[in-house]
Amino acid sequence: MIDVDIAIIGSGSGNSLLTDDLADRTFAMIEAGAVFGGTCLNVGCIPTKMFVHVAEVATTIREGGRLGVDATLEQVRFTDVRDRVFGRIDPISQAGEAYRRDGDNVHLLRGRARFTGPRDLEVELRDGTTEHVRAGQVVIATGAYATWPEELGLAATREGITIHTSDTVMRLPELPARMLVIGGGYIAMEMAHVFSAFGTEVVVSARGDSLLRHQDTDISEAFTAAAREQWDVRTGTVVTDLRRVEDGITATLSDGSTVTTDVVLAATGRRPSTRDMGLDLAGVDLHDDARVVVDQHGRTTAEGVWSLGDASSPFQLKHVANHEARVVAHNLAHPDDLRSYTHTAVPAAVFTHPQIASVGLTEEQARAQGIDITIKVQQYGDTAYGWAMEDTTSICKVIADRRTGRLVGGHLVGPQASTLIQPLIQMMAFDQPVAEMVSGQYWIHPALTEVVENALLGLDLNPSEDLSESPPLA
Ligand SMILES: Cc1cc2nc3c(=O)[nH]c(=O)nc-3n(C[C@H](O)[C@H](O)[C@H](O)COP(=O)(O)OP(=O)(O)OC[C@H]3O[C@@H](n4cnc5c(N)ncnc54)[C@H](O)[C@@H]3O)c2cc1C
Ligand SMILES: NC(=O)c1ccc[n+]([C@@H]2O[C@H](COP(=O)([O-])OP(=O)(O)OC[C@H]3O[C@@H](n4cnc5c(N)ncnc54)[C@H](O)[C@@H]3O)[C@@H](O)[C@H]2O)c1
Repeated sequence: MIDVDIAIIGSGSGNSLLTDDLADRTFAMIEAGAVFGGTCLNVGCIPTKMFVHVAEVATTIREGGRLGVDATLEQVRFTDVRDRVFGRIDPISQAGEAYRRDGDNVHLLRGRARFTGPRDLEVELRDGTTEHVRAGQVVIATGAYATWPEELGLAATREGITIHTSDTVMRLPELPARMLVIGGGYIAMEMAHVFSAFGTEVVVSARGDSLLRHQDTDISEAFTAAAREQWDVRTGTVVTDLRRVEDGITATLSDGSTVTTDVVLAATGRRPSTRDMGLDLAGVDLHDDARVVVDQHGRTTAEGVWSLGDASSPFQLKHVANHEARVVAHNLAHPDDLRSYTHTAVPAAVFTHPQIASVGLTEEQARAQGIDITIKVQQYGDTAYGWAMEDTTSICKVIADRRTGRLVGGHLVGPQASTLIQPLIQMMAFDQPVAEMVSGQYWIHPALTEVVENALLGLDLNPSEDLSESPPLA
């Protein structure tokens, strides 16, 4: 039996809970996975964006001719890219694990934890033995795992077909000639972009009528149109059957069409890793979607048990998990001065071609809330740098509350969207009036940020909300 002050289940964002503030506590760090450090580092944000960057380079070469730069892409050396990416990531994961293993105040346990009672844990270690942990406080930071439709799993099992997920697809032994991507969300789109840019023939089967359909409709429609130019996109379909054939795998889709492919990638959502954890024995309640119920301070329904990140958050995003980890780290150290999770103005980006970024409400959500909105859709191509890029499809859409003069949503589809959106996030986070943001500072000419400036200038705001205290630049 190991007796500690704090047990942390999950070494992703949970690994950052060991702050200087808590240097006098003893910890158990429990990690079930084959690798240490969680999703973002090993199979999520970091490797995907290392692949995305290569995809951007390849795409730039392919598209240069449009601007008068003729270049030919010979090949993307997939195995070299893969080995470079994981040759950098794997040592970081291993060093992180070694650091914890050597830590004075930490017991590192490599195995799967489950509750046997309030703050009592049983850990089935990877070497087949079992360890027990009793902790003053427990943090559930177990993240989420990739899921696929049950029917798909049954069909694949029957035929002995491997269904890849984002956990495995980046380590394929070679670049596949053909890939079927199932899903129309974040992971499906980023992977379709990467593999297609690398030279794989990509077919996308998406259930909805458009791709990334949780985005604002204008954004989703613009992206879907751009995606159709790059891949064979079959919207309104689900895969009903998978069969092994002589030259690969044939998938039958619900519209009756078929796709013969080499690799099947399912990207149909990630479910919080909260199953089989004995949470009922600890008194930890779950939402219907398997997320741990937490209050604004990260406390679960069980005394002394906390949760953060994908296990409990409504946002499966690393910047949110990081924020929640900082809040819980503070709260563990300062029980009389609790901080709260802030889930306002949570932005997200999809690293595709074109890129997408969004913050706040979509137009549909703003209308449903009865807000008196003003909207401006600014074409990149109508600003100087967008013109230089000969851009004809990219947009920045801003939505503001006419009455308060505040932004309620911002959405971009186009180059550098994930960077350009930051002033919009800032404005919402600090509750700055649009008028102050747009007129109270310089915007560099002719930078691409003029897309955002011009979008904001195009809003039809109530004049009484104009700046009074800090006058705009003349
Ligand atoms: C392909 C992909 C790309 C992504 N790209 C982005 C991006 O660009 N930007 C972004 O913001 N977000 C991105 N995300 C999401 C982001 O990775 C997650 O939101 C974030 O990593 C969640 O962190 P976490 O600490 O909650 O969970 P994790 O990092 O998943 O950590 C949980 C850990 O708990 C362990 N565990 C689970 N159950 C147990 C148990 N019972 N006992 C012991 N250990 C257990 C797991 O093995 C895991 O290591 C991406 C995700 C994926 C899959
Ligand atoms: N750039 C980023 O920030 C980034 C990148 C990757 C992942 N993520 C995070 O990881 C999460 C998980 O990613 P994801 O792409 O797996 O999930 P997602 O929720 O973004 O997309 C899931 C897709 O699968 C489809 N789907 C669900 N069930 C289905 C079924 N039974 N049959 C057919 N299609 C089905 C949905 O319609 C949707 O298109 C994201 O929501 C996001 O929060 C973020």
